[in-house]
Amino acid sequence: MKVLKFGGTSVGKPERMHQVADIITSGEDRQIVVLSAVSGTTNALVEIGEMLASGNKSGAKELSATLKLHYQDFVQQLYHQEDSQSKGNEIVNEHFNFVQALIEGVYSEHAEKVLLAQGELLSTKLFYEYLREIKVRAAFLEALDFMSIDENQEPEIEKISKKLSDKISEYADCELFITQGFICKNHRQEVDNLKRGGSDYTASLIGAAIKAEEVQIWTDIDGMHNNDPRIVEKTFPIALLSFDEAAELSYFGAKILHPASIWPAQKFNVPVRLKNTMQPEAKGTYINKEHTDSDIKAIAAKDGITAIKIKSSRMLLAYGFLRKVFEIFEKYRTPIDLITTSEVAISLTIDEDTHLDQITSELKSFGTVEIDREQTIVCIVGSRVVEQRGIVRKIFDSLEDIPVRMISYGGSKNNISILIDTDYKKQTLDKLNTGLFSLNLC
Ligand SMILES: Nc1ncnc2c1ncn2[C@@H]1O[C@H](COP(=O)(O)OP(=O)(O)O)[C@@H](O)[C@H]1O
Ligand SMILES: N[C@@H](CC(=O)OP(=O)(O)O)C(=O)O
Repeated sequence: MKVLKFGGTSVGKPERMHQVADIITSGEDRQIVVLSAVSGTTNALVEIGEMLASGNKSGAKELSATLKLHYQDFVQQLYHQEDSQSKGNEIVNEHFNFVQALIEGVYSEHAEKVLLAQGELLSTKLFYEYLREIKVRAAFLEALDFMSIDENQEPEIEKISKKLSDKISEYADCELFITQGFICKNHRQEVDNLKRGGSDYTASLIGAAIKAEEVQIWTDIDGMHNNDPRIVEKTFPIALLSFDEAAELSYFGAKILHPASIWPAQKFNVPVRLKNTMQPEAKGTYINKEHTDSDIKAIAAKDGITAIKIKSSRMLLAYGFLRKVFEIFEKYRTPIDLITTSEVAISLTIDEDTHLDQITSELKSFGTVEIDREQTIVCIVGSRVVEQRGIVRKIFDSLEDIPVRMISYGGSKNNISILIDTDYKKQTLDKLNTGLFSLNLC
């Protein structure tokens, strides 16, 4: 069994949904197809939610009406037969009546989650109806019946595995299953989600739960590129990555993959393939456990980073100091990304600054605390990249006059990270692209 996930851009237009149908019907394997919401939908639903949270019901109604018009148009172009079009319109009406009821009701955190779930419910139902129109046999699986997270928002793989296997066995003679990405139930049995971009995570969790032969992530680009193609002009796809390399790249900003989407596949040794829906013949990227060549594979960048420097003469020759500092971050459930220390100072970074004020005020009991916001982590990834001779010189030669705030070397064998001010991000990515990949770029 293979798991194929199609992202928002891959189902973002009626003709793209037709392409998705072509792709899934050309394979010979049994498949679970995971769909995201039509591109732009989740953003619009988030906006409607924000309007409701600030009491702007009329704005929310207006945006919901615009979105509904978009879907009515979508339905017109998706189907060729009248009965499918009227079924499609029924689906659209059902979900937008529901959104309307949420707008009229009392807004809450729970209502927000239910609102955000409408995107994936709409896309999968509309697509399933299209399959029915073109006479492709498939079974519709409700993700809310099997995908669950616990009180710590962690997926319950064993439960997911049991429930999903039971569901699939009800359709012994069916080769194709359609389900929603992103959405799940939480420990209170309420509708919840796996955070933005979470459909990749759904696919990987399903892959792990059913021990799939392969998970395929279909998107709008021909695989993981060596650098961020939204920022750098000349980038190229990477044919092979190890799980570790892919995990580092996704965690540090390669948007093509949700940061959590690698670990379930890695844990259950399910290879992941990244493919382009618009160019299915392109090779894409294959991610598996094999250690690939020791070489620099790619660069990724993560914005929204805050750097914290704690300077304290009490650190000098003291032990237990770092523990006390870490306890403060633990208390406020704030993960630390990079860290460097000297005898009298610690610099570290966080990307979750909800509790920054409390953390800062507690850290002040140790010494002076300096905060720098709007920082970016740039991460250079490759199997055993740190073991390459001359790598650090190459990096710093490429960066010339870019002020580097921190460097993390040796924490992981596969990753060298630097911290820069976000204003220097484009320059840094461009310079590293020419400095580290000049041979591949000609
Ligand atoms: N290193 C990278 N390699 C490939 N794509 C990347 C990389 N970094 C960022 N991206 C962006 O990720 C996008 C695909 O991810 P996403 O928009 O989430 O797709 P989908 O809608 O299919 O879920 C690409 O269009 C590309 O702009
Ligand atoms: N629709 C959700 C989940 C998702 O994964 O979307 P995409 O595959 O388009 O990144 C979101 O926008 O966050």
